[in-house]
Amino acid sequence: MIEVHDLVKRYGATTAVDGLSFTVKPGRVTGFLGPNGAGKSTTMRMIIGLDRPTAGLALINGKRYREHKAPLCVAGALLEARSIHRGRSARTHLLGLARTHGLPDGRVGEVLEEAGIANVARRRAGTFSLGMGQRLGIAAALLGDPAVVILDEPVNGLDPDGVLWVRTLIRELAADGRTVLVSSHLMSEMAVTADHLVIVGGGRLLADTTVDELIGRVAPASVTVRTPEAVRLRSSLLSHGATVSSSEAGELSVAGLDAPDIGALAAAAGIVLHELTPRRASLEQAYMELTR
Ligand SMILES: Nc1ncnc2c1ncn2[C@@H]1O[C@H](COP(=O)(O)OP(=O)(O)OP(=O)(O)O)[C@@H](O)[C@H]1O
Repeated sequence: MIEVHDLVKRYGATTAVDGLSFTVKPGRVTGFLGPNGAGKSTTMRMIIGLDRPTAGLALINGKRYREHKAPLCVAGALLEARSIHRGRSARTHLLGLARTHGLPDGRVGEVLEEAGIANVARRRAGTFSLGMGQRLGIAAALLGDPAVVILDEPVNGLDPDGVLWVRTLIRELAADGRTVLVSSHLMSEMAVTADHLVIVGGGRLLADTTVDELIGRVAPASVTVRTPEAVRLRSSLLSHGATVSSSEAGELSVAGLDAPDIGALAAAAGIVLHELTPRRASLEQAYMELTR
């Protein structure tokens, strides 16, 4: 579990993180979203002990990252702009990490395999593409088999195979009962991978909620109905408490009743329907609305 309490980070006159509090629970994927400069990377860096908070506290399983005896085995992180020695091979880089953390050398082969870079393990990391570098960063994050995994923009630079791999990996890590915090700019990616969302803007918390709740909150679900008897159906729907609007003849947009209820009402009144389509805002629309 990750707990962030009243976290503040100032860089001179810039307040990157401004009193942020949230909890990331195990067993689910928490998406960390926000516009550029919202403070996501800074928050992740403070959680993993790479930046010192100006005020407040970030705890992993009840302790600061650095207070853990074997931090790499408690939390693994992929953060932007990783410092990998460009002249070292992927294997040497991971071996160095493993040995300084008392992990067996054999673990390196396992994570190289898991990250799909075993075939390039002896190549210098400096020659890696952005996507291969991401895979190496994720391999390093998984090295200590940590219960908490923090990934900053993991699909950045990955090809479609890589995106699918990260998506599956993230879901599996959560299904294993791990705590997973993932930042991304790609709403479509978050919509399919995240269970829970923490959304920040200007260093402050904008929402701490589920994907479904956020979409419902920002843009309530509606149902599009087409019928040759729009006037009759409209009055029947209104008398059952629905909100009805119409943008063209024969088409109604209905809120407050779901599609099965509308279908049953129409059937009871002997009204023919040509279309009955539930509509839901996309996560992207909900996010744009929230961060406007
Ligand atoms: N080392 C630093 N020195 C000065 N300002 C910084 C530093 N790191 C971050 N900032 C500033 O803090 C703010 C938050 O940056 P941060 O990188 O945490 O945002 P982000 O949400 O991760 O953005 P992005 O999605 O673009 O990566 C920005 O205004 C950024 O310019």
